[in-house]
Amino acid sequence: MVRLDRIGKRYGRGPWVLRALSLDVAPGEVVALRGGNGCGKSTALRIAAGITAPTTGRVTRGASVGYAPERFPTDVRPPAREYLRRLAAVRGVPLRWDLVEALGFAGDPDAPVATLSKGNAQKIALAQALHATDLLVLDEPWSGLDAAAGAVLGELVASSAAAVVLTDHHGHDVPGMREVFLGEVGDGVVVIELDRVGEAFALISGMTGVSSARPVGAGARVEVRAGHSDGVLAEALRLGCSVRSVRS
Ligand SMILES: Nc1ncnc2c1ncn2[C@@H]1O[C@H](COP(=O)(O)OP(=O)(O)OP(=O)(O)O)[C@@H](O)[C@H]1O
Repeated sequence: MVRLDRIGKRYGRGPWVLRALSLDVAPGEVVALRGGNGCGKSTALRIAAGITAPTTGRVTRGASVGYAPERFPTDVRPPAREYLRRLAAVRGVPLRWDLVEALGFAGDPDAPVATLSKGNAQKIALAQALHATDLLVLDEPWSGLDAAAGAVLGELVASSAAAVVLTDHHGHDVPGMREVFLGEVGDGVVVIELDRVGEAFALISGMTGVSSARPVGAGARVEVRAGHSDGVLAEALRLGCSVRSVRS
C-alpha cells in the first residue's frame, strides 16, 4: 500500500509543484496519475517510491517497493541477468527471470544493461520493479514496449497483489484502474470525482456552476466553480452517485 497525506513539493526555492496531494492506494489497486506535462506526476511517483522527499506532508508505504523510472539510467554496467539477480538478492527474494521472459525480452541476458535496446532495457527495468510485493511505482511503463509486451504488462499490473501507482501518456486501459488528476485545479474551481454516475451524468453536467464534466469509467470527473460545489454534491448524492473525492 501507499498513503500520501497532504503532500506538498517544491524544488529548492522554486514554485510549488504539488500542493496538498492526498492519495491512498490499497494492495491490489491500480491508480493512474493523469495531467499535462510538468504537472508533477513523476514527482508524485518519486515521492510515493521514496526516491524524493516531500517538502510538506507525510508518506506511509509498505516495505517492499519497486520503482521503474521514466528513463532507465544509461550507465547500468552489469549484465541484465546478473543485475536482476543482485537486486532480487538485496530484496531477499528469488530471481524472477520468468517475468523477463513473459515480457518477451529479446536481448542477450549476459550483455550489459547499458548496451540493450530501449525496449529490452525497459523490460529489465520493469522486471526489477515487479519483484516488489507491497508497492509498484511505474513511470510511463509502456514506453518503448512492443504491442505484445504492452499487453503482458497490462496483465501483470492488473493481477498484481501490490498497490500500483503509474503514469501513462498513452491511455492504456487496465481493468479496474482508478484515475487521479493532478495540477489542473485553477483558482476558484472545485474538482469532484464521483462513482456510480450512470444516467445522472447528463443532469450533473448541465447543472449551474459545472464548468466541465467527463465520464471516467463508471464515474465522472466534474469541475465546478467555487460557490456551486455544495449544490452539485447534494444533487449528485440525491441522484444516487457516491463521492470519491473533492479537491479545491
Ligand atoms: N529535480 C528537479 N529539480 C527542479 N525542478 C524539477 C525537478 N524535477 C522536476 N522538476 C520540475 O517539477 C515540475 C514537475 O515535473 P514532473 O517531471 O514531476 O512533471 P510530470 O507531470 O511528470 O511531467 P511529464 O508529463 O512531462 O513527464 C516541472 O516544472 C519540472 O521542471
